[in-house]
Amino acid sequence: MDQSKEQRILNFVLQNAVRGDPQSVVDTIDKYCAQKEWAMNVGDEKGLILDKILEEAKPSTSLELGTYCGYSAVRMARLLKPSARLLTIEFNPEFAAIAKQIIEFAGVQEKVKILEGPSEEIIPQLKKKHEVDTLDFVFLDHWKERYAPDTILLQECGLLRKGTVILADNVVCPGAPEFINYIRNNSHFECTNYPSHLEYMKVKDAMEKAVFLG
Ligand SMILES: CCNc1ncnc2c1ncn2[C@@H]1O[C@H](/C=C/CNC(=O)c2cc(-c3ccc(F)cc3)cc(O)c2O)[C@@H](O)[C@H]1O
Ligand SMILES: [Mg+2]
Repeated sequence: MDQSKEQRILNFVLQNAVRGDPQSVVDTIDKYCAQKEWAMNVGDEKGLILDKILEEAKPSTSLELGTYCGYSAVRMARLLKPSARLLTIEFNPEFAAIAKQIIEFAGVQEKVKILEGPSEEIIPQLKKKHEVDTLDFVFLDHWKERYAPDTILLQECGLLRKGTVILADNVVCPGAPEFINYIRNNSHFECTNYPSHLEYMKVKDAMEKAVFLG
């Protein structure tokens, strides 16, 4: 059977990146997706915004919704302190398997745990099954119409604390209008917009940061 685009990305990483070097894995995926096949990684330009906001937050416990190939998981894990943890949720088993191999090749598997399944099922399990108290940082990059319902679910499950930073990708392209409408009109969140461009393209995009005020 023909290889998937995600398998081609994995093979390119295995053949061109440096094992144990997360920066080389990030750069290699960016090179492949910029020059050979576009893919929906947060990318290098928005990735620098993610890096800065993550470094400011210095999170101990982070959550990502939508692992895909693991690009942003590797990108975030490379900046986390040794004791910090990233939980990343992915419901497509093929993508989860690719991401697992990319995360292991990068050498960040001690900091990253892939939780396979739909976010709406896994989020309610985070406290009891995955020993989470509250989340310090959340990166939203899954189905865009799920950003708002999953943010509400995180609150309902008592997973947000005063100062939790939520960062959402793609609030311009493809867009997440329900999320933007919800979060900007909610007095429990302080929002900041970061204009940028769609990964590997000249198309306008943006990220939105929402700090939970408790
Ligand atoms: C059902 C909700 N729960 C989920 N739980 C767990 N994993 C989920 C979930 N949804 C989706 N996923 C996974 O997240 C990933 C989905 C991401 C969706 N992202 C996009 O659609 C996206 C799309 C674009 C884009 C932009 C312009 C275009 F012309 C075409 C595409 C750019 C991006 O940066 C994107 O993030 C997949 O790996 C999917 O299997
Ligand atoms: Mg995205």
